Amino acid sequence: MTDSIAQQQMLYVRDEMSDAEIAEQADLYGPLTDSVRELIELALLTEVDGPEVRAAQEHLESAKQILRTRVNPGPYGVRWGASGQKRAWGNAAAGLRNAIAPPLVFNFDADGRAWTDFHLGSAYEGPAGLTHGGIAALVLDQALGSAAEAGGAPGMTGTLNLRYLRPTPLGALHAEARIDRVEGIKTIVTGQLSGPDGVCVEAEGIFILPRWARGGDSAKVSDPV
Ligand SMILES: CCCCC/C=C\C/C=C\C/C=C\C/C=C\CCCC(=O)SCCNC(=O)CCNC(=O)[C@H](O)C(C)(C)COP(=O)(O)OP(=O)(O)OC[C@H]1O[C@@H](n2cnc3c(N)ncnc32)[C@H](O)[C@@H]1OP(=O)(O)O
Repeated sequence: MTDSIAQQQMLYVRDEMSDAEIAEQADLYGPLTDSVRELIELALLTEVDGPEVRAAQEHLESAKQILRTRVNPGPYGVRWGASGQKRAWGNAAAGLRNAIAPPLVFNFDADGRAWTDFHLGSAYEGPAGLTHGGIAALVLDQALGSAAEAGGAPGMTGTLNLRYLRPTPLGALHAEARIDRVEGIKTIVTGQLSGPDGVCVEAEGIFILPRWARGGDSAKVSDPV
């Protein structure tokens, strides 16, 4: 096994945290993340005068000084508590502690559909007034990957094909995905990203269970989902 694969595996951790401790952490860090997310939008759109900008920045420097007194060297990784509750809190699309995540919160239907209603603000702009195409890809990668995982056939994105049908607005959006078929260690998933006028982006992905997680290769975490 190469060092980089060993490093990946080490970031999948069972830390035995109780559900109550997890809820306490979510209550503590969730509002901090929301506040930073709002700050990103304010930094982009504020039109206050120079002295106010500089005063606000000084406050931010003080906040940073408090937070940096004890810091996990990172990245956050994926952690499971004692009951098996998963925390992918660093995830760029859905992480509870990641302020750059929209964040996406998924629902799962009994028929295998994963879906999310979410909002993209001005920080996700690509073409003027529209969602950046890379952000649409981020959302769909996460939606398709989540459907694969929820269907018991998780994997790393091997291939992701996208067809941008119409411009994706900013604002209220919907994404959904479902498993099309499972072929051994490969899960083929399809999905869409939609705005108020209909489907904007269609996606098909192949998700592949990496070699190290297939068993027989000393997978560190044996019961991840
Ligand atoms: C124990 C912990 C759980 C482990 C679960 C692991 C991952 C799950 C991760 C997340 C799931 C959770 C939630 C989902 C959330 C988010 C989704 C976003 C996920 C990502 O953001 S993820 C980052 C981007 N992603 C990468 O960074 C991948 C880099 N890459 C690799 O890590 C390898 O490249 C890999 C693993 C893809 C394949 O490597 P490998 O060694 O396992 O492949 P191998 O040679 O054995 O081939 C086996 C069969 O797959 C075919 N095949 C190979 N490569 C293919 C490809 N690219 N496309 C289509 N088919 C392919 C072959 O043709 C053969 O097919 P056949 O058997 O039919 O001949």
